[in-house]
Amino acid sequence: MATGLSKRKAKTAVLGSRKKIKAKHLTANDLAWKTVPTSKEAGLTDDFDGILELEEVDNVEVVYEETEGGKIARFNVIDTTNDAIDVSEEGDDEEMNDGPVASGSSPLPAQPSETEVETEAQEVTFNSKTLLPDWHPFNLHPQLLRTLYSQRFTRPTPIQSEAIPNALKGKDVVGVAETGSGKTLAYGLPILHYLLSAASSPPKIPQKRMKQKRPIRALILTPTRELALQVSSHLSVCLQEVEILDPAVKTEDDESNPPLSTDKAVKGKKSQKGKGKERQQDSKPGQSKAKGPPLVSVATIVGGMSAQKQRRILDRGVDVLVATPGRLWDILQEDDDLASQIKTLRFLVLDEADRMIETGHFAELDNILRLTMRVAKDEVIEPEEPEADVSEAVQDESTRVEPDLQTFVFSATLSKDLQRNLKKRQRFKGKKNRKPASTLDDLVMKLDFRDPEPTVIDLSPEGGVVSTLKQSRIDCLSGDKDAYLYYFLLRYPGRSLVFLSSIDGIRRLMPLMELLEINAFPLHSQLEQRQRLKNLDRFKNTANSVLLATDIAARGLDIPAVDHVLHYQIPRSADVYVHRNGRTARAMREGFSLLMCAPDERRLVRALLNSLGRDEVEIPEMAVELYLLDKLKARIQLARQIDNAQHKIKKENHEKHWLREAAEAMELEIDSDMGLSDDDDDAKDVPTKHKKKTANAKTAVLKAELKQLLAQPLIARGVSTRYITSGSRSIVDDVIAGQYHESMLGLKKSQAGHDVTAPRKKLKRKKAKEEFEEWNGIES
Ligand SMILES: Nc1ncnc2c1ncn2[C@@H]1O[C@H](COP(=O)(O)OP(=O)(O)OP(=O)(O)O)[C@@H](O)[C@H]1O
Repeated sequence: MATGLSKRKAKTAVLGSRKKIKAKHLTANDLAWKTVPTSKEAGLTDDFDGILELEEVDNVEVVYEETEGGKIARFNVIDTTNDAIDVSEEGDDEEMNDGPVASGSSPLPAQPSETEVETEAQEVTFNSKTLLPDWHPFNLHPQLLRTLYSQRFTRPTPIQSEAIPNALKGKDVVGVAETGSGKTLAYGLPILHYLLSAASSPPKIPQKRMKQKRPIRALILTPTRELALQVSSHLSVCLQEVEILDPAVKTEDDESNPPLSTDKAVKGKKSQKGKGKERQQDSKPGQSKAKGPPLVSVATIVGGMSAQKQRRILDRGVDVLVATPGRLWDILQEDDDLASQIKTLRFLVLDEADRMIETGHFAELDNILRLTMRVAKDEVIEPEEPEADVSEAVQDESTRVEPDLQTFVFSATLSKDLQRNLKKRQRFKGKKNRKPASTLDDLVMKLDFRDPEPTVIDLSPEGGVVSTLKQSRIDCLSGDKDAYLYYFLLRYPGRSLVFLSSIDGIRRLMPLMELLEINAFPLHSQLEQRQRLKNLDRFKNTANSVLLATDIAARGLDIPAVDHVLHYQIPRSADVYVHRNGRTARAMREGFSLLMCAPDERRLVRALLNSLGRDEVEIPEMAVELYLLDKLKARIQLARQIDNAQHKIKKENHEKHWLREAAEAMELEIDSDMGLSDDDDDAKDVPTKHKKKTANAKTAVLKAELKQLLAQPLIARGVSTRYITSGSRSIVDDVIAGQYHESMLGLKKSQAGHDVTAPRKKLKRKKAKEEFEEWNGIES
């Protein structure tokens, strides 16, 4: 097959090999056609020989491709501007698309146009000095630079600027930075740089050993499944289109970025110069792009998905494993080989570390961390619990010398305790049998920081609040929260993430939302994993939608363009508040959050804000049109009635069904006084056909009533429905300007952040507390 690039190669030679060229594939209609001015010059007669117009186009090469449907022409536009990218003169065909395969799927945020990514990443080597001057000093692997460029990540975020150089130097890093600030790449890029460099450099091990399964080099632990899948996707995107560049083709970046491939290289002790020759010897031209195992592979191990499949993926060998502690520990207990691999990790990452030490996660995390420890046995504090069931062979090897382990700990809300204790750690370590004071201390002890003092980077903003986030609150009765929520969702369409502390709360709200025709999806731990991901995906892909979620969605999830975060129930701690808020206002976008506060929650809100160094009165109140709110209450009331009626019928049916099954299982004869027959009209306590019919009819009437209410426009007080120019609120100007609110007549379209009252003045200045405070908040 004649590919575009093979032809382009020839053309590149004509233009001169150092000429910078960027090639784009366009359709004929998208080309920059110019009209040819005179027909005479074109050799045409006055009537154009029946041709209406002649057009021409520059710098385009036509490439013919054989397809199943016949030969088709492709147009490659060549950009010869100075800042364009070099076209690689080496391998070129479609196999270059076969970048590393990331095992596991994930709800990924929309990536930039694939065509652009392909065109730019697939065929280029890279001049980062010109194109990414802010990234250039990091000397990252060219593949990573290409990805950063194609994703338009033109400069590192502050946490990336600080963490990456330290990590590349081989330091352990503890990073604290606001939500949505790019922490994943802050630890991910150094790991990928190391692995890509190692994969691109010539093998030092004999061919026979190369065929062996690759051991896990990096383990990334996250507290939730969704976050694990997201991290995995994020890293996989960086690995797409990996190619081993032919060392004969020198480009600026390849020359300035000799691969730092081994532990020694990371420490900067050994240069890789001269390795290009060796590389050339063992790969024929074009062979480097042959399909085969990915250069660097990423896999995800999370609960709720087939453990067998995950085991198979592990058996094939992976470089980066992203996992939740629970499932990983389940597999580890039965897999000594995997346990050995964990013992020889090169990188260990705890993402959202503070969350993982909370109840329900800690035991497994603790067991896994124990496997990663490489200190002498007498330095390890004896665990209080009996040893977990891992094979003795693995447990007893704690003193053997392994390659250096680098540890990265990241979160938006890492307790100051943890940071302080990192410094005290050495003292702890020396004292045998000394019990750690807290779970955090315990975690610190278990982490095998190589540095006596790991690099601690704390960029968390004051009060944990991202500068682009507008916070607000509504004080209302518990019973009115549904109405306020409904009001908000109608008043401010967009993508709203509503947090509840309990699954029951979500189960109660979901049918109400459906009846009120709000596009809502649930997300909580009792849903099947497949359903969780599906709902998350639907929420991501629906511009005007609502996600009703528990705090499993509070951390780390990077959902593009969440407009609003609503705290329907008050978060149980200040860090949860910070993380929930962090689902909006990400990557410097604007965001809005609303605390819905009932009278009995005020104390909690005060404590919560106080622990963030803020005063309750500083959070401005949300303006609400009470007149419209009252109208919405009527809809809510009706929706509740319908839901109750439906629920009652469902419950009775369920009980009846269960009784019948139980009777059948015990081989009891079902007689009429058991009331289990649908034909049994005399039964007192069970719904008969007749009863059912009546109940259904009543529900249908209520539903029709609600439908009618929903169809009626909501009209603000003072608006004349007859004449749009009269009434105390004239809406004519808004209508002309296209600013009228579509479902609330008489209100202007506006953003939630613009409808908050000015914050009241602080009563007295409170000093910001240093630590996040936790208390037992509402759970039900
Ligand atoms: N250098 C960059 N420039 C622009 N955007 C970036 C950059 N690095 C990362 N991003 C994007 O910023 C978003 C947030 O990144 P990420 O999810 O890593 O944030 P985070 O700090 O881990 O947030 P959280 O604390 O909520 O987990 C992602 O969509 C990511 O692709």
